[in-house]
Order: sequence, then structure tokens, then C-alpha cells
Amino acid sequence: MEAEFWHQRWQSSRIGFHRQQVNAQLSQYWPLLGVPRHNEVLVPLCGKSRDMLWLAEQGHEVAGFELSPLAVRDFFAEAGLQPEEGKLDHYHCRQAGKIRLYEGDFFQADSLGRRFDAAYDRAALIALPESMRIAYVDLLARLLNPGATLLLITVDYAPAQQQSPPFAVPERQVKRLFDEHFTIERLGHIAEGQSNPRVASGEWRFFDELCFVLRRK
Ligand SMILES: C[S@@+](CC[C@H](N)C(=O)[O-])C[C@H]1O[C@@H](n2cnc3c(N)ncnc32)[C@H](O)[C@@H]1O
Repeated sequence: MEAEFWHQRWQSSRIGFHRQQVNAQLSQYWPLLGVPRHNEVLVPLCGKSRDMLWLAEQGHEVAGFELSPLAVRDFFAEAGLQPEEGKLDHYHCRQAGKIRLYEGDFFQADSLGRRFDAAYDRAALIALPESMRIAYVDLLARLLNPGATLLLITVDYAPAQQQSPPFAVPERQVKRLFDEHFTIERLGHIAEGQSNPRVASGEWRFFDELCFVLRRK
């Protein structure tokens, strides 16, 4: 999607993707993955996700990337944190405690010259249209060191549409996208069933949240 699409979403508070609760599959599976506490966690397209606070509580430093200044400001304000601000290359950075958010386009992250051993993607890959997904996966492959762990959460639903996010990214597409650079294991899934309004209304036949662990080859 164009940057403007996301800026408008944030300006008009159309952020249905944001959750008050920590993602259930993150808290279930992350502790089983053996990611050392000293590994900083890359969180692309992070929004104002409270999952970043949870990762910091587990002892990790967190590096989130987000286009929207509103999202970044809200994140710190809602967490009751007062960040220090600075400029780094293409990014306006805000940092408080273990969490640093890079405000700007994630697709310019190469320029920072940084590499990570852990990453978390919830609603990042599925926010990107198909035409941007290969570039996103290639960038992740460059930013992650060999052996790095990526916890990936996607959604699958039917009938799928390709007009606006969330886009359905089923297991076969995860394999197609990541297979060259990552090993892939499906950890679990949550079938939302009738608790999802669009399933309840009959618009979608099902809506599943899928969770994978990927390791950089
Ligand atoms: C579907 S939301 C998911 C946010 C977060 N991961 C969560 O779980 O709540 C996608 C986010 O990516 C941001 N975004 C979209 N394109 C981006 C880009 N190129 N660089 C950085 N952030 C981007 C949007 O502003 C939006 O906040």
C-alpha cells in the first residue's frame, strides 16, 4: 500500500488491526523458541503494538519500524513512557528503556547497516500487497543473521480478496516466499470462527490466525 493509505488510516483512527491484548500465539510460543534475552528483536511495521512491551518484559531490546508518527507517539504515550528523540539516517527515532522505534519507511532499513538475531512479524507481511511481499522477505533476509529466529503471524480466510489489508497469506504462500532463505515450521493456528464479525455475518467462511517459526539459513 502507499504510505498515504496508512497515514490516513492512523489520522482517522481506522486501526482495527490494533489489539489491546498481547498476541496469544506470541506469548504461547516465543518462550519455547530459545531466543536469548540479549537478542534485540526487530519488529517491522510495528504500529503501536503492545506486543513490543511484552517482548521488552521478557528482557529483549526491541527495534520497531513504523511509518506513522501518530502510531509512534501513541505507543509511548499509552505506555506512559517519555522517549528521547533523535535522528538516524532516514529515520526519526524515539527510545525509552529497551524500546526504540524508527519512524519512517521500513524498506530503507538497509541504510542503517544493522543486523538482528530475532524478529517478530504480526500483521506486517499481511499488510503488504502481493507486489511488495518479495521485496519485504528479501529485506528481512538481509537484516537477519544466519540462525536468526523469526516468529511470523499471518491470517488466512476465504473468500480471500486482494484489494486492501489484511491480505490472506496461507501456509503455501509463506513457504513460497520464505523457502529460499529460511527453514519454516508451522507452530499453531487459532480459528476465530463466529467470534470474527465477518465470519458471523457470512462474508467470510472462516478466518484463521497462523503462527510459524522461521530460521534464517
Ligand atoms: C496492519 S498494521 C500492523 C501493526 C502492528 N504490527 C500490529 O500488530 O498492530 C501495519 C502497520 O504498518 C505500517 N506500515 C505500512 N507500511 C510501512 C512501511 N513501509 N514502513 C513502516 N511501517 C509501515 C502502518 O502504518 C501500520 O501501522
